[in-house]
Amino acid sequence: MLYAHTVDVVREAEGALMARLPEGVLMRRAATGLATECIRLLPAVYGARVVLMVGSGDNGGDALYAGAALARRGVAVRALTAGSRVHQEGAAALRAAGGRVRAFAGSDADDSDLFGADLIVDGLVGIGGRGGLREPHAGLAAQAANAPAPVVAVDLPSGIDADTGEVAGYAVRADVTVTFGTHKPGLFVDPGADRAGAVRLVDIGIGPELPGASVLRPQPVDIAGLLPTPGAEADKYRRGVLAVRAGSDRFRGAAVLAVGGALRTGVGMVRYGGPERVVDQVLARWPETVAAVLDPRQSTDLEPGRVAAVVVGPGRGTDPGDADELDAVLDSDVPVLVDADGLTLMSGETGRDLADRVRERSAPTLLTPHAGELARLLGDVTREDVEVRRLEHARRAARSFGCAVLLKGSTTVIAHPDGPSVVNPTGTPLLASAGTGDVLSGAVGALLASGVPVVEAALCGAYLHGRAAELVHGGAPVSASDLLHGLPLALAEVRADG
Ligand SMILES: NC(=O)C1=CN([C@@H]2O[C@H](COP(=O)(O)OP(=O)(O)OC[C@H]3O[C@@H](n4cnc5c(N)ncnc54)[C@H](O)[C@@H]3O)[C@@H](O)[C@H]2O)[C@@H](O)CC1
Ligand SMILES: [K+]
Repeated sequence: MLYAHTVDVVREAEGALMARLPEGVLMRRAATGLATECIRLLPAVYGARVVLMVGSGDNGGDALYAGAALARRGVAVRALTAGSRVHQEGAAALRAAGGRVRAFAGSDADDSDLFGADLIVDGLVGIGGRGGLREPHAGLAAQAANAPAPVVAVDLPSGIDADTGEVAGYAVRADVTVTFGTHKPGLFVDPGADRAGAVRLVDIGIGPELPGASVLRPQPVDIAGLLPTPGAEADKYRRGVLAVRAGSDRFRGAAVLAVGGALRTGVGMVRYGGPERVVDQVLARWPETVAAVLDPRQSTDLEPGRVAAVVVGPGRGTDPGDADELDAVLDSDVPVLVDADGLTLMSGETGRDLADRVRERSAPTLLTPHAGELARLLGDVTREDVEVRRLEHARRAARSFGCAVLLKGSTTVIAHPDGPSVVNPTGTPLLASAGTGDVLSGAVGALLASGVPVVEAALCGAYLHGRAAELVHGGAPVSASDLLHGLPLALAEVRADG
């Protein structure tokens, strides 16, 4: 599991450690780690040309000390400073080691040092950065982006918000980010994560000072440890029965995809209930389903003991009868996943009663909105607000509805009123196509029915779903049906890694 901590927490931990150590020790540790990573990226060390982009704070200081270490190894190091101040001791150390320091001349002409560099180090701003990059920082960063050399970001790419991943203006796009002490949440969540490239963590000794993480990012081995493994005693009931209340005469495919997502993730039995034509279609594709024609207002297959979890909403409709069905499902005492039309029913004035129903539940509930649905659920923000500050809005919804929330999109995040948020590392932009959410709801529903706790089920389902998309066509476009072929590949890979 990878851990991330917010800026306030990092500063407190660093302060506690610094109080016990001689001045400058932490920065030297950071700079040594940074220099080591730079050396790994250089084709040859002696005679290589490295350009440092240096802002006025300690982030620039890290870059300057790392530059000094590189210069001592025979690298030609040039520092271009932006802003009114520069870290004096760092600049002196670089000069003493044979490097050069000068102010960035401005964007009017191409800087020949930048264009001739083998490696560019971004030390403009780190955790002290606020908002998009100002001038002359933005101009310098833009020139670096046009230069051919790879870019290494110091602590985080300058211009991304360390806590949220928000990019409010111009931001550096790094090939590698060398971060210190702990990851920053903005390195895990888009749009920031997309700017960070490969992230390397350098230990500077603050670990013992850090409290529990604010954000977690699981690794394959973590997923393997969370997935249920049916024992020798397993039978279909003990493995879990999932009820799927998805699809309608208008959207029959949603039922087929949700049932498929569940079956391909693994569950004892899927009970499908819906209109006759949908039942026929589900049975034609998945004959192993126990399917029954069901009036949405009846909830007879939710009697205690008959199902272990319910998925409700994908393609189901938003008529009053569908609201009654959702109400009845929320009345059950098993884990419930609400998606798509179920979320629409919960939104706005008319959805208040259903939202209260969610709040009153004692069994776990998971809402799986995309950004637009989450904006409607919250009521006072736009889809764009949600997209740029995904963690914050997922957490807000989790607190507001008192349940788990899985926010789909460029980075899938999972929030719960208690405990850290989780960020899913897998997936591809190609997943943004019709029906993929239906597959996800079935996959997560299967895990809920198998007895996996709600946050873990959401996380494992999202992980497998994202990995299925990556594996199935090796980067070619993926349809929702293709994901059903990818899920077994993803499961096999996770089990092999674990
Ligand atoms: N605090 C510590 O103990 C350690 C800090 N370290 C480094 O120090 C960094 C934090 O240093 P600072 O607190 O000095 O802050 P930064 O160096 O991250 O940024 C602060 C400076 O950037 C300017 N600035 C802020 N937003 C800007 C924007 N949008 N455009 C242009 N300029 C902007 C500020 O005016 C200020 O001069 C960390 O990210 C890390 O790289 C490391 O050396 C490890 C130890
Ligand atoms: K930086």
